[in-house]
Amino acid sequence: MADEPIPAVSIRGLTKRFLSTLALDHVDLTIRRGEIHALVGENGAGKSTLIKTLAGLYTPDEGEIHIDGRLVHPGSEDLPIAFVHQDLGLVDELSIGENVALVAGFPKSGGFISWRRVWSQTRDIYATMGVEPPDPRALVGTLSAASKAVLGIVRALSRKAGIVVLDEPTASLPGPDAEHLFDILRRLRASGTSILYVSHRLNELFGLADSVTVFRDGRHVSTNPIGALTTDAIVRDMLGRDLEIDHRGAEAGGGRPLLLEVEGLCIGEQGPFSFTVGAGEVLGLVGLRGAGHEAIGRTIFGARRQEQGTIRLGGDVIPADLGIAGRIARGIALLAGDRLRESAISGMSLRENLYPNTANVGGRAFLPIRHDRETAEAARVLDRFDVRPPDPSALIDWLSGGNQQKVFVGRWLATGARLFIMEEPTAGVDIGAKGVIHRMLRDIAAQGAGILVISSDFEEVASLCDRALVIGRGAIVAELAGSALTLDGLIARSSTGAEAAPSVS
Ligand SMILES: Nc1ncnc2c1ncn2[C@@H]1O[C@H](COP(=O)(O)OP(=O)(O)OP(=O)(O)O)[C@@H](O)[C@H]1O
Repeated sequence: MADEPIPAVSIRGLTKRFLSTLALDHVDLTIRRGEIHALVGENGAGKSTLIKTLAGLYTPDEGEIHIDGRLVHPGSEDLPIAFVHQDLGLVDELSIGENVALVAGFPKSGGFISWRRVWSQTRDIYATMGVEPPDPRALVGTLSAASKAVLGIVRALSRKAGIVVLDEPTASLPGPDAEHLFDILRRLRASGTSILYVSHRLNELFGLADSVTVFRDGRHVSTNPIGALTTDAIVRDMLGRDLEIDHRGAEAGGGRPLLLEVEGLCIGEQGPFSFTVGAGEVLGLVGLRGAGHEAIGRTIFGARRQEQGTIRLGGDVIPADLGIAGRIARGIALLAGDRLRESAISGMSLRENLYPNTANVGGRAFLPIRHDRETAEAARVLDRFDVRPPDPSALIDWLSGGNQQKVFVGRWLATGARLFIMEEPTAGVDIGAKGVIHRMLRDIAAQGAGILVISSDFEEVASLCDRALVIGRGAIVAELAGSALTLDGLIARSSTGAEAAPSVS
């Protein structure tokens, strides 16, 4: 049709194979100018492969990419696309201004870097985006997750690209902080920028995206305007079936024997925190950035120094100076939120990642490793968690982010611990797998373990936990349980308790 405007991006028949995996199978995708186009799909659907192909990191086996009507070859030419990858690629040891300059360029004066202009360039870029600029001299390592996400976006946009691709920018952002990002994206759209937005949080697409494309197993399944969609319809396309809703056990509240007792715990300026977790209970600790909830889990695990207060597990006091190994031996497990840095054993197989310690599969340390037994057990865990590929000999590095997360959760559940501290257990995990992980956590709790979910995903806490404590300004500001534990309740209590006006800058 002659009058049809030329799309910003037109992808036709894109195909990418990795050995036996067909990660993209002749997919088509059209992104119009000035639209927010959401791309969703289960873990392993091919979303990241598409983004990495656009970024020129992978060369497609077949297919064509047109930008503004022109056939392009990513990787061999500079394209007007800005990428915000899941791993934001920021350098913690450098200042905000230097991180911006790594992408935007270091302004020079008389052949030397002009630091005055490095700082003012950063302030200007933030201001154009309508975001209150932080001190450009501050080290990135001191920023919260939300501020880093904003910086990642601000920095990418400093290239003034007409197309922006964001890969799960809200995976570890609390709802109110994510809203600030959405404002930035809406402003960009209004200025004519086209946005490809990958997310597993389907609810956030309503009110943000204009159209939604669903991939399944490397194939394009559907593209629809958001107005024609419901969450259920998106999920049906993603899974190829209806979702089994995993309802939380009704028996919230008391009557359980105490498993964990925390009394007067102080961490730096934060605290004192006092609370309990019953055997069989799933307790959520939620909060906005800087609220201190993550530090509590890390202190119980021994990864942070326990300065004051008492921690009891099963009635026994855990000595304050007991290290991580001693705490693991007593039955405390921690799933770290930063899974790539703290959980993955790169270059090793799924079996080795599941069983880094042979004692986990009914063996004893120092006995020869029983590969056959581990392989059989690993295959069972991979199958139970619907990990793709379910092959114990596959390298962890080959798996999509969400499938890696399922392996790490499986690893800890296999240790037979009594208390599981789970930081953001389903960040980056698709909605089908989220249900599987939640069910596994509930099963483990039903067998008498206690679960402490440290999360900024309020929806997850509302649906998974029996009870939740809202942490704000270094103290417990609210406790919600049973029918009072709802998404709205959590948002209301956290925004009044933690930071009166949450800000991302
Ligand atoms: N470098 C690689 N080597 C081998 N296989 C790969 C590689 N990268 C991706 N794959 C495989 O390609 C498929 C698509 O993966 P991709 O990372 O694109 O999925 P995704 O939709 O981004 O998933 P997630 O939501 O979990 O991030 C998966 O089966 C994955 O295991």
